Amino acid sequence: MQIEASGLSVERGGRVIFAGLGFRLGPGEALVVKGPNGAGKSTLLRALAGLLPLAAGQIALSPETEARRGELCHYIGHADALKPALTLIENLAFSSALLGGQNVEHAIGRLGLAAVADLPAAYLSAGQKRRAALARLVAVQRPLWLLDEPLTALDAASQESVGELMREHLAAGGLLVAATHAPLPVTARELVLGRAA
Ligand SMILES: Nc1ncnc2c1ncn2[C@@H]1O[C@H](COP(=O)(O)OP(=O)(O)OP(=O)(O)O)[C@@H](O)[C@H]1O
Repeated sequence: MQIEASGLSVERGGRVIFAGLGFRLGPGEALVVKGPNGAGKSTLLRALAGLLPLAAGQIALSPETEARRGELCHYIGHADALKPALTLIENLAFSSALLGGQNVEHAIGRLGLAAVADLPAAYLSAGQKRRAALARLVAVQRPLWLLDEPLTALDAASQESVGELMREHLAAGGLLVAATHAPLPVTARELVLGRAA
């Protein structure tokens, strides 16, 4: 799959957050979105996921498919999207069923969460919650990963595990766009957004 974005402009609260932005990613390619707080990194990811409307520009996926963009991507934002009263495995089983995946136990294992799978999500540490959110990447196969600060709260070993997942995804022809202030453990092109007004 390939994604091409051109002339992207997004407005929020009546303000232009960015304009004239574009990039192209082919199979196995990654893009790191950088820039200061408020520059529009999360806004760009949400627009790519189809969660924010474009004021101008186009986002094209090829080859063309019947599937909508939201069905081809994983968007993992700042919030970990876990129900606190459900156990980790219940949370993942729910999101996996919703998104059409099946590999819940495998995903929990890959993210090193087996020991806490039966704990309510409310009891998980910040890094465990982040890993639980990222486990969806494994539970449900999707070609385009849109990740907002994926390494936040992760210790060195977990960062390495997530780096390995990213490299496997790219080696399999997947695409990755990540907003991050920290170095990403994969080879990636850079898109630097300007200073916030
Ligand atoms: N719901 C909203 N309504 C209006 N403006 C918003 C809204 N959400 C964000 N913004 C504004 O959009 C701009 C870009 O925010 P965004 O969250 O995309 O920045 P960012 O580059 O991801 O920042 P950070 O590095 O702090 O995560 C900011 O000026 C912010 O105040």
